[in-house]
Amino acid sequence: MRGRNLSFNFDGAPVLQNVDVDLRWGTVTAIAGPNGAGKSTLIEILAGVRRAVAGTVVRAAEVALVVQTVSAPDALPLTVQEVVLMGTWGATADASVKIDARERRIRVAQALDRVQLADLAAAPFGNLSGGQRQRVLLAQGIARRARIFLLDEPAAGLDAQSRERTRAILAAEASRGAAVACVSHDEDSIADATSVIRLEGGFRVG
Ligand SMILES: Nc1ncnc2c1ncn2[C@@H]1O[C@H](COP(=O)(O)OP(=O)(O)OP(=O)(O)O)[C@@H](O)[C@H]1O
Repeated sequence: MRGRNLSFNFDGAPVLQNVDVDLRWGTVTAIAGPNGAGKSTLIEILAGVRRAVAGTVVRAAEVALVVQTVSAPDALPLTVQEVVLMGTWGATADASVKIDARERRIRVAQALDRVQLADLAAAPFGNLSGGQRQRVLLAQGIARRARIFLLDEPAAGLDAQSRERTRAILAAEASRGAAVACVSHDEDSIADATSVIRLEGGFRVG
């Protein structure tokens, strides 16, 4: 996918300025930079949940956005597999492809396998750790056959093992041909990525 000349303001203050982005199939791109550099804003614009004040975004495939914090409303108890199943609602980008209940079940099981959560399929989503919730959202995208994965990795809160697991899953999706971009705060993830987008003060500096 591609973004050109992306700019964004909060309350008139520039947050992104003329940022160009290319996410290639089969690669993982780390989005790096100090706090407040505009990383989350860029991910949200690429995902389409925010609209840039200037510039263009071209998405050639279904996008999965994996956000930082996932709240689990107590009043709506859902199991892990139900949350992943939600990923198949409204699928796919190609309306001519009809997905029946059996196909949905297959996709959910396959997605849970790919994120290593098959053993927690029947567990309440609200009982999961932050890292496990992040993987459930990834599984939603996998079940929907998303080809673009955009992650806003939390700066704090996930332990090294959890980050490593997510990194391995993202690398596997990229090796299947997906385009992956991940806001990364730790040097290991950045070093591991195929390419790096560096932001500072809303400008792309690398
Ligand atoms: N809802 C908002 N209203 C006003 N300003 C905002 C809002 N959200 C973010 N900002 C500002 O926009 C700038 C970029 O924020 P953004 O969250 O994109 O940065 P970031 O690089 O992801 O930071 P972090 O590493 O701390 O998550 C910051 O200066 C931030 O204060």
